[in-house]
Amino acid sequence: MIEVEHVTKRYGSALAVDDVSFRLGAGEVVGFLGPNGAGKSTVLKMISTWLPPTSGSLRVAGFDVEREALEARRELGYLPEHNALYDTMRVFDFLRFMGKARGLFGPRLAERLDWVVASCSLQDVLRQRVNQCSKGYRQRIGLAASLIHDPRVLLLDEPTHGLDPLQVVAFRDFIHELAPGRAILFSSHILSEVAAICERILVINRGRLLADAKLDDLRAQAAERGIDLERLVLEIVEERSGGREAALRGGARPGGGAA
Ligand SMILES: Nc1ncnc2c1ncn2[C@@H]1O[C@H](COP(=O)(O)OP(=O)(O)OP(=O)(O)O)[C@@H](O)[C@H]1O
Repeated sequence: MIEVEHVTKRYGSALAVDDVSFRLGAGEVVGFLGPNGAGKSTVLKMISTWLPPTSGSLRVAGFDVEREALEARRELGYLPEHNALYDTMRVFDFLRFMGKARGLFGPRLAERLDWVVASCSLQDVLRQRVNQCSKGYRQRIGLAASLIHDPRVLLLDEPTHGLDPLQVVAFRDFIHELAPGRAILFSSHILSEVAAICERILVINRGRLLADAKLDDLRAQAAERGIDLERLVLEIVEERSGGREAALRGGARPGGGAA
């Protein structure tokens, strides 16, 4: 459902993403883990067709994101890190607008609106203006908008940002409900959050994919060595980033120089 092949992205002379490849199939929920500036949002923006890669190729549900962007977008739901909502619209009007923008109308639009409102627990704020809603609600409104057309591929950039602990638990349950038949990739810089939701993680640092592993395998490795999961992942990042200093420095390498 998501195919990323040898993708590189430069912003001017800065190398933000460096030869990254991975695939996600239907039914997979995968955590995209990395520190600030690691390149997570840049990869998600490229998959979502927002940003062209400098080199490499990306496909969504079989469609090339550059040559078949419209077809790819139909299959995609994307919750950006700073989700831009129409602040002065009422929540229900905003969701209806997003549904229409996705080509929905009549009974199908009504059915999808009912579903996202119930699934994202938005009943209490439907008549409020978006800018009157709390951060947690705004995040849920963004999620509802990204799901309105029932996409098979879901990209969520730091989706739990702004949610309180109860909402985080509800979000986890919701992602599990959504998973069958979909590929879901969500970014975070918190391992425990990713570990609670996913079976597989991709670890990125300084634009490079350092690990693509099943969490059960990582847990088994950690247990074998008598260390916890956080320590193991930190060691992988340090070892593959060229030492602790380089790992902690994070971010892209200016000019794309060697790590
Ligand atoms: N529009 C841009 N122009 C120039 N550099 C950029 C731009 N967007 C991102 N970068 C740089 O590319 C690198 C990767 O950024 P990106 O936002 O993809 O990281 P991230 O892992 O999503 O970080 P965060 O968790 O802080 O959002 C960083 O060094 C960042 O400063």
